[in-house]
Amino acid sequence: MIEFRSVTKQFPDGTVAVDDFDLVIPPRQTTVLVGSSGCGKTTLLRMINRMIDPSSGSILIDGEDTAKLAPVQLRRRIGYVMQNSGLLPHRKVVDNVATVPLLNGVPKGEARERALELLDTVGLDRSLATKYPRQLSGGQQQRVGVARGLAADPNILLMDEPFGAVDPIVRAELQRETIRLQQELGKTVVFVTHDIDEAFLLGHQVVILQKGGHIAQLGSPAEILANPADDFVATFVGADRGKRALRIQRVDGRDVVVDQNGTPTGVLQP
Ligand SMILES: Nc1ncnc2c1ncn2[C@@H]1O[C@H](COP(=O)(O)OP(=O)(O)OP(=O)(O)O)[C@@H](O)[C@H]1O
Repeated sequence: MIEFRSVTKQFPDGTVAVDDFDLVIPPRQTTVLVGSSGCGKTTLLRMINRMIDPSSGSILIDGEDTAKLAPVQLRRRIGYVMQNSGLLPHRKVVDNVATVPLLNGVPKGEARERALELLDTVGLDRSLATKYPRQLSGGQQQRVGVARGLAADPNILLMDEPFGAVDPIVRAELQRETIRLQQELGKTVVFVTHDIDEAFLLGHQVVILQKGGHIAQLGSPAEILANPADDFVATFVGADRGKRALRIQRVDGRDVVVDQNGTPTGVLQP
């Protein structure tokens, strides 16, 4: 479990990116932070692994205050996947994936073998292991980024707009893979996006944010869709515009999100 307690982040130039933020992120589920640009999503995510330190308040992981943990150690036990994969361009795929285990002292042969297994896990052919990132498609690079995030077998995986730069078809494929991986591996996933459809698809818990990291609404996709907290949320989820007009329909025992034409846009997480 990850817990934010009265967390505020003010940057040196005076910008208050996050103001008195409280949130409990349950274990072994996906929590999605969603909101428009500049509302504080990335700052919140990066405070979990101390890439950014809060100005005040505390963040606890399984009851332990992260301020008391060494940032480097903490980062090595929390997976991090970012937009544009963040792969090292001059290192082969297998070496990119094996980086963190090697830093953690895993012997080279073992780290490579584990990296190859992770390529299987994220649905990549092992023949790609010896290629360089630029020889891969955008979607393949993102999968390598996910494999790298999983390499140290962390309990927590942070994902910052990981599929923002890939085309819609590949994006849908990567979203499905993320759901599968989360279910199979039972990780606590914290996922940042500005796309509400993506948030509803992936999130067990969805946190709709406004500027300053203010929570406009927190709940399951079904709860938010059924009962938007206010006009802001209603507009954000498209409920009052007829544009998306998402609603939930029960099909074969599963909750399916359908748009105004009755076209399914996704299945809600159980
Ligand atoms: N290092 C920094 N110094 C000063 N201000 C910053 C810094 N990093 C972020 N900010 C500001 O803090 C606010 C929140 O930024 P943050 O990157 O967390 O938002 P975001 O919701 O992730 O946005 P985006 O979707 O555009 O990435 C913004 O106003 C941003 O300009």
